[in-house]
Amino acid sequence: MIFLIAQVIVDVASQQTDHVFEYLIPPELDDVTIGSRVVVPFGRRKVQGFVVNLVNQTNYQGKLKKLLLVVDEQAPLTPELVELSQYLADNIFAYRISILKTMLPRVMRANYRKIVTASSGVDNPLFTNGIFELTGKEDLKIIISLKSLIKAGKAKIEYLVENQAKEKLEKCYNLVFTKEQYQDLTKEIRKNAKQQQILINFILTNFGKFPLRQSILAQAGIKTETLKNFCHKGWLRSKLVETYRNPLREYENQKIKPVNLNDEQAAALKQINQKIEQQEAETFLLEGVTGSGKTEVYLHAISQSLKVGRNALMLVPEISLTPQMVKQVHARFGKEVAVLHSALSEGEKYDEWRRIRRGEAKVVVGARSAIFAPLTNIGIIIIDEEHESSYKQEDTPRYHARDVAIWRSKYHHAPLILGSATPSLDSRARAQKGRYHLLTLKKRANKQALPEVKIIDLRKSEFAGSQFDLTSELVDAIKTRISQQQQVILLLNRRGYANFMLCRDCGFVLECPNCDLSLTMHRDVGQMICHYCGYHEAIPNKCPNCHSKAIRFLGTGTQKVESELNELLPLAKVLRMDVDTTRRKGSYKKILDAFGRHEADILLGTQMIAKGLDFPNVTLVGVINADTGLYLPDYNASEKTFELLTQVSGRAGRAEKKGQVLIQTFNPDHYAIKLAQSQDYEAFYQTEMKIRYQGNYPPFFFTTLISVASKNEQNAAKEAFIIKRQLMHQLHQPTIILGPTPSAISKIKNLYYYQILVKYKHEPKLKAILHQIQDAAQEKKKYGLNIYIDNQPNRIM
Ligand SMILES: Nc1ncnc2c1ncn2[C@@H]1O[C@H](COP(=O)(O)OP(=O)(O)OP(=O)(O)O)[C@@H](O)[C@H]1O
Ligand SMILES: [Zn+2]
Ligand SMILES: [Zn+2]
Repeated sequence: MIFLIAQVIVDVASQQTDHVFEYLIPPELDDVTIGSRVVVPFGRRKVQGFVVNLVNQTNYQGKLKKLLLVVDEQAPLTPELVELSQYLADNIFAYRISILKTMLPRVMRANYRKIVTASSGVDNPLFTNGIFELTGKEDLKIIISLKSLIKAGKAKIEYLVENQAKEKLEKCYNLVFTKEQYQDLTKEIRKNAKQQQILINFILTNFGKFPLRQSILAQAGIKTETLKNFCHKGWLRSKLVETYRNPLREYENQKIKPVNLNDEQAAALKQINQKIEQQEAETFLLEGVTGSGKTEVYLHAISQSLKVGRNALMLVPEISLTPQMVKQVHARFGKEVAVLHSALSEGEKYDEWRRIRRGEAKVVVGARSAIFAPLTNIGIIIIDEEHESSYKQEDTPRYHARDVAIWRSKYHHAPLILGSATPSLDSRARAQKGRYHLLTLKKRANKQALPEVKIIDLRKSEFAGSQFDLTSELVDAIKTRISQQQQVILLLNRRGYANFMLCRDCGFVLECPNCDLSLTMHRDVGQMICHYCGYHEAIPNKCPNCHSKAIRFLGTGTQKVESELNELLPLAKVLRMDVDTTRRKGSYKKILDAFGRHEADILLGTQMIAKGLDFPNVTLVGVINADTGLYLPDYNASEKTFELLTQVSGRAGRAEKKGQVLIQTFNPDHYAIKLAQSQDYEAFYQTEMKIRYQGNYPPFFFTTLISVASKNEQNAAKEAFIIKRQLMHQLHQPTIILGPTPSAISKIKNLYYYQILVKYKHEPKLKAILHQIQDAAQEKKKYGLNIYIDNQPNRIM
């Protein structure tokens, strides 16, 4: 079927709209398909866009313009993803263009340039090689002279759309003679030309294997110089071919045998496999205690999917996308695996993504955004650690990977596994209602009991050093473990050295000038840093307010505890893992690998060490302060605390040696801490559900958060009231509208935030109203008002 018109979603930032624009398909671009990336004229400019439909008729009255370019040989988006973008735009209040762009590797986003080109013969010092690049920062004088040149027809404005995606190229060598002819050439090579001898012999023994790539020849010990020399003599011919940057190179040739599943694992797998074979969508909630071997169940399910000729998609949280996990999957499925996560370079991501798009990878493992992998023929989808809040994107488009997974599972008629030792209350409640199929693993795979957890009451304890961070009991336990050559994990959910500077004379607390937050001391870099906006200034030695020298630095962070440990246990080797030590690419892996090789006794870190890690030699886990998250003004503070403590406890005693956990807290009687002590998820679920019921919170109510941000506090508040009135007018009982109130952190990066929370059970009109608000928001941007709509937010504070 030949189509005449392409419907395109265009990439115009200032004019965001879900309006579809139509363009004629010129005959030379008839390879355009749904999902193609195209360049189109838009006003005076050229912009990138995505084709979402092909048609033959239009209602448009004017004259349609033509497509200018189809960017890629193969359309980057599959028809499935185009359809998914429509579903998401309807449900998460984001524009389709921002969703479509999120689905692709960053390098496929267009780079727009605006330039002024001089007409031929015009010689003006403003131009370099006839071009003036407009950055928007030019001063008025320059603008005026450019304008007059343009007016006089001596220059014109051009808009360029550049593709940032670059393939990596590699030299590939072809033979040019017959084997006999190469045989003859051996005589022409001097005896002392060793490298040439090696190459000619290599050619003769590997004759049938050519053409060969440079990297392969290098592995065989052949020097680039020698190859060049042969090309020069006309004995070989080289050409550039496309190659993949391979992030899994180091895992090649590692094999791990699949283990035999225990009874519980086998029973769970059987249910899943049935759905894989019958090609039926069903969501399983795999609730398995820490160390119960959920990963093994996932890997078997992936095998099953491959066995029936279908592909597999597995998501793991960014922070637990550990080398361990990747290694395991790669060892099992080898070259069929593609990984997608933020530790890869942009080029690597692009290449992994292309392998998937071309059908060369059958198993995809990745973090949140990998849920948009252009994998076709999906037979199973897995979300590990499904409770992780990082599966919800915090910026627009605010999608939840779990919801996307459910949609794709239905599209492909494939089962979905949500796995966790501490499922989100939402998911567990859905399983209760029968919407998800609950599967449980109650025992650890190593047949050991869960580690014993002891609570240390910080109000009544003796501390080990001069500081109030480490109790003697915890330090003694660490000493014992280290003396037995075992390893320790310590959790402290705060980075930096001290949380704030307080003046004892005037009570001044040093805060960020842009945000409503105190600055954290980072002693290693000598700075006070804002953890929200990155603002920093030198550590003061007197109060900036009253100049008193009586200032104190209070609270604790990973840096401070690290130096305390070095003082108290001078022989112990400590690795610290937090945002500060893992900023560089690959550092995360380096730290974990070193710890795995037992190059350190203690791994001290923020919540990034709490989940998913599987180190057999770790027998002690210590939590330095269990209370940091407990009193956040949010309905799910208890859930997050229970989850963190249970997960980190689960890192102890995962192999033969029995594990021990010590939790330091000021709130030993809090139910979240007590139930984490018994690691009793089911009891926590029951207790927490009652509290949620009483407070009208999720999962009994759905929530939508609307925030208004502005540099002017009053404007933000005023707009929030206008929105509230609009909602009140159209929504009815039992829907609850709370606010507007200033957000818990009311000022971030110089913007004031006001919010409204809508809690509802069934509110069919809400979606339409929110879409109205969203459309109006576009207009209000001009007045410095930013309106955000977050459907089912992670946080409502
Ligand atoms: N059937 C089995 N027999 C023996 N060992 C097993 C079996 N299944 C898994 N294991 C081992 O048990 C350990 C824990 O497994 P795994 O890491 O999959 O746990 P998990 O359920 O994902 O736990 P967590 O939720 O804490 O991440 C691993 O070292 C794994 O190799
Ligand atoms: Zn002071
Ligand atoms: Zn700040």
